[in-house]
Amino acid sequence: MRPLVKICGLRTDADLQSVADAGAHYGGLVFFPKSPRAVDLDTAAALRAPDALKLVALVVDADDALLDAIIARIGVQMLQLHGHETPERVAAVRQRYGLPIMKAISVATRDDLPAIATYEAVADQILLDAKAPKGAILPGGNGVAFDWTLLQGRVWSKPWMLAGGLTPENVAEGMRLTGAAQVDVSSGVESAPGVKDPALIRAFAAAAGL
Ligand SMILES: O=C(O)c1ccccc1N[C@@H]1O[C@H](COP(=O)(O)O)[C@@H](O)[C@H]1O
Repeated sequence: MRPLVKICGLRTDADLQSVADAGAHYGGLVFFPKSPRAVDLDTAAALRAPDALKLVALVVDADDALLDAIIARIGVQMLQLHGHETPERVAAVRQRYGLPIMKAISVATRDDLPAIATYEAVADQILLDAKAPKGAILPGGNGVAFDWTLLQGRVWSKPWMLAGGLTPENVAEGMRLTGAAQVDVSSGVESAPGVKDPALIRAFAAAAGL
């Protein structure tokens, strides 16, 4: 089956077009002001996404006011919750907006894996990212990978996406080792923090099997 690729941290119409041209399924918009990839509501609302691209709003412990504004102003097809949202909060957000929810889970060791089943019960998709390095400003988007062998042999009850430190060079190996059918990348397709590189986006999509 054709893999699904998400490219996160898009800020311009040109970014969106590059991602769609590369055949990616999802484009991510980061609503987290501390990120070099952050977009504000006005910028995001002015973006024009190609029809084929599904937009994912990435938020970190967002309150209802921010989520209300995103849903009201931007045509997003999925919410990516990338903070410390509890299972109850995930369920509440899903109920309030009626959109698919992808819950990010940070992984460093085997001890982090039980959270997957907990969130599979309330989210539509799971995203596995590396735990942020100590002192990092961002909870994700740090270009750090985790030990992919931790996921080997796992039986999943919901669709899931592999993320964290993926690049055009390592994405095929990550998919092979984990069996991931969906992958997400942000910093690995940038020429500088927050600046997407169309050639790297094409290379990533091709290496992922598109
Ligand atoms: O991309 C960001 O700036 C970001 C900010 C806050 C939370 C998550 C963020 N990105 C997500 O992190 C992972 C991994 O990114 P990377 O490829 O290692 O740079 C990915 O899911 C992004 O969506």
